[in-house]
Amino acid sequence: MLDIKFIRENAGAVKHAVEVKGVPIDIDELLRIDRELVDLKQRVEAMQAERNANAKLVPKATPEERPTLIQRGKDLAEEIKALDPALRAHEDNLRQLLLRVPNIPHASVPVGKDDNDNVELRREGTLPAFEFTPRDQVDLLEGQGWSDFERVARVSGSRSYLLKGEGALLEMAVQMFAMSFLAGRGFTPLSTTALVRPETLVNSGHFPGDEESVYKLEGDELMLAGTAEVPVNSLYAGEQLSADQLPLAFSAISGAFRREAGSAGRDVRGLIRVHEFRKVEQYVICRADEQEGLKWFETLLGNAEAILQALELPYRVVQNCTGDMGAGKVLMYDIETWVPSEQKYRETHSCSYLGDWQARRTGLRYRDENGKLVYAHTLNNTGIATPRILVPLLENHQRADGTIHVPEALRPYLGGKAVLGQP
Ligand SMILES: Nc1ncnc2c1ncn2[C@@H]1O[C@H](COS(=O)(=O)NC(=O)[C@@H](N)CO)[C@@H](O)[C@H]1O
Repeated sequence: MLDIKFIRENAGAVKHAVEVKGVPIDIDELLRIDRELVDLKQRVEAMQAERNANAKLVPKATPEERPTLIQRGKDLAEEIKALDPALRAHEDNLRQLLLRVPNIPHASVPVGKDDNDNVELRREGTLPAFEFTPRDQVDLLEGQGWSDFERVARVSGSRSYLLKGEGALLEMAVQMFAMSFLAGRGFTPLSTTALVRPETLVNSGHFPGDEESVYKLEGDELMLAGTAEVPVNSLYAGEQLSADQLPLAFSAISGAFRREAGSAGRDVRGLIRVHEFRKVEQYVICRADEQEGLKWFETLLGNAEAILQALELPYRVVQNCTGDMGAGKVLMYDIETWVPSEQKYRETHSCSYLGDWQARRTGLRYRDENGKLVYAHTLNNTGIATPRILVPLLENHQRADGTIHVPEALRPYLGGKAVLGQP
């Protein structure tokens, strides 16, 4: 959410953001409602001032004048009360619109419509060259008896998964490695729930807009978040932090639940796109300073790249264009990891800087050095998300006999094994 004063003074820049991000909102309509609300508030304030002035006259008035003055006071009170519904309606209407206003993209963001217009920044790592016909994720898993897609589909329907044996241990090893790695870089480990109150999804910016993606629990004031970003973003909602408490840097592991409503037919096989997965989320709350925000952006990106390098996986970094970055982002890079069976890079991480857009809607403020209350800046990036990352991990590290090479970094979590599976 942007500051209404900023929108009034920078309507052109906001309209440009609306256009290049393809957000369906009419800024002129928003400003009209804003002006009407300001006028209404001024009328009410003038009437209240008149009522206060009138009330002061009563004790000094003569017995003849008093009834008229008292009646005037009552009439004014009625008129003020009569304006209340319009005041409330305008305030609600304005807030609903403000929640939809997109953030201003960073100057470096390429203008584009969708992910086809994202810009590749660089590639890291060497693509595997197999002397044998490589298997895909499902063949590798089933070959080792590490999955049972049919059985779990009977229990949970499509886009479900179940890992068995060393397959299950590998998933947990990857999670533990990421959590330990980030703790080693000073991020406070959190293990959190995905059960959240609906307002936390408004705070994070997922609502309004992403309602279709979220599981709602019938009869409960709770929903299932698709990322730990949601609960962690609201941990300090409404509080006033002090400047010396910042930056807060968390690595939060949680379940993540997504309806994938818009993905019918895509990635229906295997581990790429499932309804429930587990993610280690990097989340930062820092001072309201763009240089500091951009530094943290590089830090979060660097952490994810270091994790992928430790997993010995080839990947590329792409900058998201304006049409593929979402309303709240100032800057966003995706990391895409090489999937041999598809001969293409697939998104495994998403790194975002949101300025104070998320903090404003969350009520996330701190008292700066001058004692002024300001909204913080927030950032997030995937640390690792399983089971999706297992797809490139298994496929890139497969050996001719269907066993899997274990990267050094994971061996401490797998009993020191250098190879997983039976030939
Ligand atoms: N349906 C899904 N199944 C498996 N993994 C998924 C699914 N949706 C997303 N992911 C994984 O979660 C990562 C982050 O998801 S994201 O929506 O792009 N971004 C976020 O959630 C941010 N909070 C950063 O993590 C993706 O890059 C992908 O690796």
